[in-house]
Amino acid sequence: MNAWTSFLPNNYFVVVCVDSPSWRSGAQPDNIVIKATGGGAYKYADLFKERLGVSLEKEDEMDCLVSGANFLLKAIRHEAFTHMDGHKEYVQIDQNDLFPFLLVNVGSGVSIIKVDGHGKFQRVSGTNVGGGTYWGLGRLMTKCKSFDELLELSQRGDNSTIDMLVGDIYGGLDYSKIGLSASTIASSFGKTISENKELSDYRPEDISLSLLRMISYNIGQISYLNALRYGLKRIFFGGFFIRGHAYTMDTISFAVNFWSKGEAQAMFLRHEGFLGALGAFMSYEKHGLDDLRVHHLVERFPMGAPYVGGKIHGPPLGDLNAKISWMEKFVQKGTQIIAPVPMGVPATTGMGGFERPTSKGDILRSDASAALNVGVLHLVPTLDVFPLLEDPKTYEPNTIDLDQDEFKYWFKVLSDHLPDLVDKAVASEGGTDDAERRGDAFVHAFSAHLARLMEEPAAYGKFGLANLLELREECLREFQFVDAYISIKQRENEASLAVLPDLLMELDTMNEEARLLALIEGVLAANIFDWGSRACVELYHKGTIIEIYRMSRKKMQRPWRIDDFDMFKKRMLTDRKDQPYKRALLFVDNSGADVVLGMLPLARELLRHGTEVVLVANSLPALNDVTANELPEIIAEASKHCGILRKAAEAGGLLVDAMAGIQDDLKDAPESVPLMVVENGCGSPCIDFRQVSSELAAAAKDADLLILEGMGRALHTNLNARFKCDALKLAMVKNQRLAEKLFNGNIYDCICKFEPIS
Ligand SMILES: Nc1ncnc2c1ncn2[C@@H]1O[C@H](COP(=O)(O)OP(=O)(O)O)[C@@H](O)[C@H]1O
Ligand SMILES: CC(C)(COP(=O)(O)O)[C@@H](O)C(=O)NCCC(=O)O
Repeated sequence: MNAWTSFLPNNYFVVVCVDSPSWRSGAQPDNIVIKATGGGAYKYADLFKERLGVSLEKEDEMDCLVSGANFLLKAIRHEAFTHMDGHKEYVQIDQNDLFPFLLVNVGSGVSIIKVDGHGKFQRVSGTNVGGGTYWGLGRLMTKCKSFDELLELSQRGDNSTIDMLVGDIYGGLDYSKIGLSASTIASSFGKTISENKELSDYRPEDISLSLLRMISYNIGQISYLNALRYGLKRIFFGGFFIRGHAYTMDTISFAVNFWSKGEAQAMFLRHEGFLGALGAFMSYEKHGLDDLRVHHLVERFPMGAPYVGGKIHGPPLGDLNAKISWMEKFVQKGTQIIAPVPMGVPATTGMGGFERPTSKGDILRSDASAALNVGVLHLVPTLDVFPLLEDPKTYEPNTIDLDQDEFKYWFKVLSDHLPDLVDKAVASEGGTDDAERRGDAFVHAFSAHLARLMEEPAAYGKFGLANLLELREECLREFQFVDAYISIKQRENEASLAVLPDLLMELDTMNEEARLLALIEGVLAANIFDWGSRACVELYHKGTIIEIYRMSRKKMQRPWRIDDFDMFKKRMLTDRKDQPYKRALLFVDNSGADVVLGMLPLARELLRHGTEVVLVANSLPALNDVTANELPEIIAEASKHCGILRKAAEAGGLLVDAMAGIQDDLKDAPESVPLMVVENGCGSPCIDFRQVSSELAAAAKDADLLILEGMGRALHTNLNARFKCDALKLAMVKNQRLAEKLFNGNIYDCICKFEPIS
């Protein structure tokens, strides 16, 4: 079933549509079912019927809120976060330890719901002092025309001009006997009673801040008291009042922390405004989403959402042309979208000695910027958790944390790479006007994402470098660039295949030990062919592929920056020589020399030892990475010059009939262990082992050796990952900063990290 949620981030009226063919074809819709919840489901029912001929099917609001929250907490890895002193931290929720919790939905009013399970909940309390109170009183007192304006005012406010503080009562002193500091708010708006002033004598900024603190503290306090009443430690806050506003979240967190003396924790939801909409969506039967697992869902951030009047209307656009025009319009509105809201000046008062929530975010997420972080969840039932992960619960793919500083650096690296990348992408599509236009749209889309993340690095959940690199590939795909590096990949494959026979001959003259070393050196040296690395791309102007490969090999000097080669050699050639690995999974990286002169000869050596080899490659193109689709042809070419590869490829079902009989001399050779290819389920230079293809998961069952190759798969991700079988991580570090940060080393250092399980 095709369905989309109308992302009106407002529970007042939330709609979920089910896409019917007649709707899409533009014909008069008949019998369209729209699930709706909230007051608007009643208010606008007649209008929908009259104007669109659509009937609204009303769903209970509480049911929807709870099932929306449960869905988010179950399906989205980085949904819940804490927010204290301006610091946002995503919380890993253990599915088996989610219930019970308190759900506080702060809309116009506030509902406090104790959730015990799926469909099991009770509205235990609430308060009529909520978002509507803030907005209503604020509008009357400040004449603000919009909620956003009122909230923005608060960022420049000082509530000590309005609120009566403990210090105002006790001559500037703390009331320490009962633990109240001088800056605690004793009475919200209390100062105004003793001053002979009119409303117009107070700054609207101060009024807005006083109101915001009064209402947020009150909500925090009532929520905590209810948590206490039911012995709950976790409180999730949702509802459109929150609006991702740092100060609001800090204030609520402070109140919960203050009253619970640190025992209870306030958590917020990334999609806080969509609980009801999602719940209504979940109420459709036949979704088949009951067995939904987090690894089946991939969150993407497409750009082409129809954007009108500051709001997103409808699903992401499927039509490419409409999407590009949208992007062009988006660019015109770009400054409005990406301009950060000015920083607020610090206020002076607080509660319990708390000066003010020191929220550094200072960002009111505008409706416009929300357009950039409304993710679309794709259900991919063929994804699985990689079964050889030692502990999937604690596994974190990204090696480095993208804090603000780190993000700034990668922002620059990726922005600098954009002109070259878009040139290649446009050329790969024939350099037509259409390709140029799509190229522009791609650059704008990716730049807008980068700008949004620069403004708020946690906007899309916990985002690491792997996610950034993947987002770039996703943006290319969104504007239908199928394979930007296709011609480079083909050229490099041809050049490398031409020298492969000589390399194999040379390897065959060596003894086993020397050969194993030469093979590992070969993999590391050939990893230099990486079109994602700026330093490497500059090198390519200085020589032919083969010259660069030779130069890179010549420079190989041991010990490498991490050098476990001797340990690996011992395992292969001494300790358990009579017990070769049964099955090795080789995660290949780049096309050309990297796979042809590096990984294939290593695979051949393992086959020679009697180890089954599975080459694991990307499902979709990413930079110059080789894909699983491309590998059989490369192997077929290589097999023309190598009996071992040919026999193994035949055994693995990789060679088509045309190849049979090329080397008749091998006909009577003994049966070979198979060489196979599987796709990894990814289209990125990195790999997240929480979501791989089920084909790879199946192939991993009997594997006792993993070889991860390249910076993306072995350094940016998985450097610290532990597996249930032996793992060899091989990469050349092609970025100076990363080399320094991870290994105190230098660009072009090599890593050979062997991690046996015993
Ligand atoms: N752009 C906005 N316009 C109006 N209210 C907003 C806006 N952004 C956030 N709010 C807050 O959201 C509240 C409504 O939240 P919502 O979740 O839609 O609740 P309800 O369904 O109870 O009305 C408003 O009272 C206001 O405090
Ligand atoms: C995109 C990459 C991870 C690919 O590396 P590979 O996995 O091919 O070794 C790498 O090229 C990279 O991190 N590039 C950005 C850094 C730079 O240009 O210096």
